[in-house]
Amino acid sequence: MFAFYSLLVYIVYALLRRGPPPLPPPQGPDAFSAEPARRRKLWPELPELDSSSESDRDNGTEEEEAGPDSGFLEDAATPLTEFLSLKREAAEGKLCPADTEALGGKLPDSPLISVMSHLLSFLEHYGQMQRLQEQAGEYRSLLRREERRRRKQLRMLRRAYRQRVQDKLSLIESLEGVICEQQNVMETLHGMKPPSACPLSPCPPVTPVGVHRLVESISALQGERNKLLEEITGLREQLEEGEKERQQLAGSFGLQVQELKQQIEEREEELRRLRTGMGVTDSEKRIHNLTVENEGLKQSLSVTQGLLQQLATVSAQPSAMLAKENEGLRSRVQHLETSLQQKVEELVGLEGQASAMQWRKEQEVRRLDERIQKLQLALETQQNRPPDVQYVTQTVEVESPTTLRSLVEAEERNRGLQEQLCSQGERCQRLAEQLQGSEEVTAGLRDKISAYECEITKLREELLREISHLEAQKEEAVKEASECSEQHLEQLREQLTGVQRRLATLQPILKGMKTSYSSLRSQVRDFSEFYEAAIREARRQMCSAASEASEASRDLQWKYQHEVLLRKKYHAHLVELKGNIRVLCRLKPVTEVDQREGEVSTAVSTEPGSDSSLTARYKGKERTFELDKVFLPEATQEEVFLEIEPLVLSCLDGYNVCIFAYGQTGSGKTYTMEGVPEDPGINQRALQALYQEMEAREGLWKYSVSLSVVEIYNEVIRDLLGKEPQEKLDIKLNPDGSGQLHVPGLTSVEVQGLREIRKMLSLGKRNRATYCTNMNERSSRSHALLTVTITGTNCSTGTKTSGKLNLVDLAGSERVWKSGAQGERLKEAQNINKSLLALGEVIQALRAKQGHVPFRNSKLTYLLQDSLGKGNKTVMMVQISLLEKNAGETMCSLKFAQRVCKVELGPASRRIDSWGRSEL
Ligand SMILES: Nc1ncnc2c1ncn2[C@@H]1O[C@H](COP(=O)(O)OP(=O)(O)OP(=O)(O)O)[C@@H](O)[C@H]1O
Repeated sequence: MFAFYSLLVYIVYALLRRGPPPLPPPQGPDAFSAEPARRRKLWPELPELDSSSESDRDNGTEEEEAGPDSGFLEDAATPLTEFLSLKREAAEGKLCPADTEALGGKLPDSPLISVMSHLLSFLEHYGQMQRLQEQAGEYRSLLRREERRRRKQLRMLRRAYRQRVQDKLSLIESLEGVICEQQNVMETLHGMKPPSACPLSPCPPVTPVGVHRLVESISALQGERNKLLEEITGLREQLEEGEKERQQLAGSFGLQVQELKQQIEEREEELRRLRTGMGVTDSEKRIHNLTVENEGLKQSLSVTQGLLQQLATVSAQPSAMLAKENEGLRSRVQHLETSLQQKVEELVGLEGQASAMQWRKEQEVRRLDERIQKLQLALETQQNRPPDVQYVTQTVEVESPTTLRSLVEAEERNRGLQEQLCSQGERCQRLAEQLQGSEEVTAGLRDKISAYECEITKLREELLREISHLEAQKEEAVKEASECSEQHLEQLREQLTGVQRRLATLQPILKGMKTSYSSLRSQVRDFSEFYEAAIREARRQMCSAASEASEASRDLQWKYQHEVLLRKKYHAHLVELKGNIRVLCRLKPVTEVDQREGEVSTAVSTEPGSDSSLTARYKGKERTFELDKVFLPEATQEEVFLEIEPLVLSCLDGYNVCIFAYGQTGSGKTYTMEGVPEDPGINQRALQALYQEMEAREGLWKYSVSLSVVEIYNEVIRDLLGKEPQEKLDIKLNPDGSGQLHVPGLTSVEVQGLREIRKMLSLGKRNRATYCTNMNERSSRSHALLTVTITGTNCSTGTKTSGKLNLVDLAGSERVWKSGAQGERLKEAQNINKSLLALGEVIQALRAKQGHVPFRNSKLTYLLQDSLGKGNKTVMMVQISLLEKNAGETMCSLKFAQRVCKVELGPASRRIDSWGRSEL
């Protein structure tokens, strides 16, 4: 399994290292061969393309032209293929157990094989693409070479043709010259014109035979000339043909190039898709390709449909035009008919008017006639009455005056009647005149009517003519339109059949595509199911592997714990054998401040092979010191802590441990014990390690941790965690009768976690007295004592342990004259030195195994009595400076360290209750 993953990682790394392949060089037509199988599926009607690509392959170009990239891919793929085949064989049980073991013991999971198979197929595809690109480049260059060769040939041919034409033309010219000369001679012979000088040849003798010969020669020359001309025409035709051929070739080349370009673009597109779709599976890519082709086909289908629609509209167009024309004609005819109707109506109106007038006139004439007749009758009647009048007159003459009067009256009446008659006659005359006038009007009207009628007839004829003309036009138009539409329809039908044929050819492709698409879809669906199943299986296997691993890890954990306990036991033995007081020395590096001040010369050197000895030089004398461990200036805080970690952790087992940093002021004591926020020192790391160990022992032991921080400043104990840090505290014997010391009123905080501890430590640091001296700009002017008391209870046995860890950052020893201390600072320095002296004395006494150890000489030694005495573990971290200017202090510190080194505290002892048993 490991080998498998390594291989996979190698391939991925190799791919990433190589980056994306360079863009393909100009490609040739062999891009067709990139995916022959797919093309064969999609374009079965193009077998020649496939065959060409096949022939290319047969020629062995594929094998020969494998470039560096494909070689690299093959390099990458070959072991993978071998590995997979081996795995498969192993899975089928063909492989011997040794081989199976060589493969990593376990057989790979099926999803992994499938994933690798996909990767393989991708690699194969990738390699194939590379090869195809190279082949394309090759083919393209071949094509270019061929084109150049053909052009050259063509140029040469053209030149040769031109040369030949030139020759022939010059020959014709010369022949023409000869002909012209002969003609001149002939003309001269015939006496048409005097012989003209011919520069080409002298005139032949003028005889009839000569003339005949000349004529013959002229005709022969003319025949030759004609032949030459024919030849020239042939040559010209050849030239034209050659030109045509060239153009055709150029056109075909252009087409080929165009086609190739298209193919190249297609290939590039495909390549791009391949490149971008590195993570996409082959089936998805195929689906994508098919979808794109499907889209193209759909588009062509829609185009065809559009064409069909267009055809339908085009076929509908002539009939629409005809209908339109028809409509126009119809409206025109209607217009003419309405105008005719109007005219007819007008005519009828006029006729009506005329007849009405005539009737009226006739009526009037009739009335007048009647009146005239009446009047004539009346006149006649009057004229027929004279005898009466005469009678009356006679009677008047005879009879009386009355009768006379009546006669007169009758005469008057007669006169009146005559007048009336006259007037009637006049009137009659007038009426006759009127009648005549009206008869004239009537005649005029009649003329008008007849004119109207003529006009109407004319209009009617015109209309009929026009209608017939229009109908003829209409027929013609209809005929024309039908012919045109038929032609159009024919064309459209042809197009339609073409389209249908194309559709028919496309249909199986589309069908095939659809089936392949659906099969691909189902494959993809199946693949996703298969993939999910594979993932499920892989998860299940992972879970089982994880559970196996967790069981194994539990086992390992148990073993580890056991080992740790053993290691601790042996370490404790070792420490006991070594002695329970250990002296470590840390060299402070030359700081930037020192460099700025120009203090770079050192007085301390270490031996390359040894990590426990160093040599100090002072006043020309060198002295070598042997200590438990020397930390070089470049040693890290972690390295320092790792050295004392076991001692620290032994507190949990009930040991009292004291770690104190000793050294001149500014030598790095506080740095080593407290550290800096970004790189904490022993204090924080010790507490962290204790908590980690407590967590690891959870369930076995129960621990409680309490913390107190004191400072001894000017021989006064101060509680740095108390509410009143300035309050003086004292050291007393514990009233519980255990004989141990205790500080009444000292704040001991039971802490639950590291965060609380950090808070307490920062509070203590804030409350600690520090001032600036010549030696250190933030010098600790007191001894700081961090005491961690850990009481533990064994959950199964009930054994109780109590361990104490004292982490002491001593105040810096200093030479008063050098530090420039005065007043309060001087007093501080004196107290510091006094307490350090007391510490020296205590160690001296311990070393001398004196019965009395002067612990009470200083508050520091008194307070550390529990941790410095017999049966305790002590670590002194001596801090020294490398610089020559501090060589005196360095020598003092090292001498003190050497003294401590010789102290024997005896075997360390655990603080366990009376019923407890040792656990180690
Ligand atoms: N190993 C070291 N690596 C880097 N810097 C250090 C190292 N040791 C000490 N220093 C730097 O030297 C300076 C003095 O160190 P520090 O205050 O720890 O000295 P000190 O011995 O505690 O002095 P004092 O006794 O006066 O308190 C500090 O700025 C500290 O960061």
